[in-house]
Amino acid sequence: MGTLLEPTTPAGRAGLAALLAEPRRALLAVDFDGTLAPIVADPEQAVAHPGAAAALARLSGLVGTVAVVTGRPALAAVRLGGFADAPGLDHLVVLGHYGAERWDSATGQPIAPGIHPGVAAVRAELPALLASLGVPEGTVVEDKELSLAVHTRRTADPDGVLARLRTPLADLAAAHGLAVEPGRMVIELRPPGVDKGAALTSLVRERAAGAVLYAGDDLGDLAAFDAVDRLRADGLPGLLVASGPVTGEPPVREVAERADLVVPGPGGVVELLEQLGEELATAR
Ligand SMILES: O=P(O)(O)OC[C@H]1O[C@H](O[C@H]2O[C@H](CO)[C@@H](O)[C@H](O)[C@H]2O)[C@H](O)[C@@H](O)[C@@H]1O
Repeated sequence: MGTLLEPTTPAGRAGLAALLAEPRRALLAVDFDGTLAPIVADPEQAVAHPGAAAALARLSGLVGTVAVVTGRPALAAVRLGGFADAPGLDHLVVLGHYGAERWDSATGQPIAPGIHPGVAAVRAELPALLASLGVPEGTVVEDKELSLAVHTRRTADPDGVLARLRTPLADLAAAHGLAVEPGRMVIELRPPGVDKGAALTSLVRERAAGAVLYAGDDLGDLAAFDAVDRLRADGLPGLLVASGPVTGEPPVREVAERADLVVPGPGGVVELLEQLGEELATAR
């Protein structure tokens, strides 16, 4: 593969230039599912691309901050990514549950908020609601303790079932004070008040970052894209990367359209991270 470090927008080029000029002040954040880990039918079977942890480890010795920002519980991403015991990955931050939860490799302990009372109510009511809607085989509820996700990928008509579920799940979430987070063949019901954009901005401020790179693939990443746009408007250079599809599933158009750089799926993201690591190591 040739170089992937070629943003197509002026803002993206400025973001990359700032990152390369002062890597120790840069913050590099990547989403997990669809960005570091290929999309698979069963969420429990998702694993990071084989080169992901090594690429992040190399970068963690070269840039100021390396973070994973995910809708997963932080510990699930750490486990599925193989991040806890990856050689050299000593300074990783994982922001789980769309930023509500934080895990640092320095401590190995997640810091999580209390459980929103609406989650217990939704957990109790969801089976009856799904039964009343006659959802087909393959509709699966993922219980993430702090939130719940209804997946349709394993049904015969994932898009159709998702469309049928949209309003009833939004009503259920609203009835219990939860927010709805739509994604790739999934609708999540989760506590409001935080998103990937707020989480990313707060980490950028905490680390006094001088440049930011964010890579994502799904609707939940758009809040982080918005945050990078706002940071850029305030003078902080940034680079937005979209992980494009590789399985025939159409890309999440809004993400690809807003990115400075589109790469082919997690393989492309890892290749990009490796190329960045190589470039930074050579420039030292
Ligand atoms: O923020 P992310 O790291 O992208 O996590 C978002 C959700 O990803 C997972 O679901 C997605 O990936 C599954 C495994 O490849 C796939 O089967 C599903 O269709 C996708 O929506 C995960 O299961 C959710 O909990 C995450 O919130």
